[in-house]
Amino acid sequence: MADCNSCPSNGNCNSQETCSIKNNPNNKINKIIGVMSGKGGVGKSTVTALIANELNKMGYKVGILDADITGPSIPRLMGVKDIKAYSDGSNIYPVVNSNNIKIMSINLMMADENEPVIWRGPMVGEVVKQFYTDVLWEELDYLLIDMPPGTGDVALTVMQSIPISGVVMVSIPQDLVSMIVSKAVNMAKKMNIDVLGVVENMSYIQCPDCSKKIKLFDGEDTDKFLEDMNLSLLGELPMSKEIVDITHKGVNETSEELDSILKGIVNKVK
Ligand SMILES: Nc1ncnc2c1ncn2[C@@H]1O[C@H](COP(=O)(O)OP(=O)(O)OP(=O)(O)O)[C@@H](O)[C@H]1O
Repeated sequence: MADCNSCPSNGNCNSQETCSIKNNPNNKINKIIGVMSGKGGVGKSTVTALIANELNKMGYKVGILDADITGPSIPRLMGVKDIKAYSDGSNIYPVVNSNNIKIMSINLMMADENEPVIWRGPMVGEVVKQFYTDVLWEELDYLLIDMPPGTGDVALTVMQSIPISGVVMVSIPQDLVSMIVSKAVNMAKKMNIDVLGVVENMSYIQCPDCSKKIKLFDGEDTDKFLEDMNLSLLGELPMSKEIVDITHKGVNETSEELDSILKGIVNKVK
């Protein structure tokens, strides 16, 4: 039976009759945003971490659910090391990072983060569902979901069992990637999930001497891709050493330039 009162989509969906989403009555989550890409390695997790950090800087209460079970990178990106999530048998307590962002990831439950998760799709899907229903997120303005890569089984389970109000698509300016990202866009649309827009990652590099922006990929025109898919551009992120360093040090202070791009993105999705 659907519990509409504790659902972030309450009042915004038309599926009360058929809904099978189980909400945790101890959690009060205002909005759930998925970050998707379709194609692996384009910077989905990095963008999730950057958006979460920016929302947090704006004063919102933020959580990140790492649904990328086989390639979990959120704890590192959020600067979490040597702290584990724990369960008291009824609730799972997320890890809270130094900026007060709540994080749940399979790596926070593994004794050794280098151990692979060798599970079949349905089991991975169950764990992601548990990260939504059993984790004590309490009160959040935004829960960001680092979606599983691709448009397969687990992505489908997430979309069917968590009341996501919209997804941010991450892409890079390359024909092959935009073709695959189009599949993810179409999947979200078929699932009646709003596509909030596209973040073009690795859009350019900037010359440190003359500040000229250099496009690395000779891909199809981004404007054409956006027009064909009827999507809006949320922002363009550079390929930069600052973003590379986040992978090692975790996201925290961002340069004025990166901060202004992120503010632009966040103001369009929040
Ligand atoms: N704008 C950027 N500039 C430089 N490096 C970047 C940028 N965005 C991402 N990267 C690097 O690219 C790699 C992949 O990024 P990330 O893990 O965020 O991608 P992903 O799409 O989540 O991957 P996966 O398919 O594993 O889920 C990382 O090493 C990250 O540091």
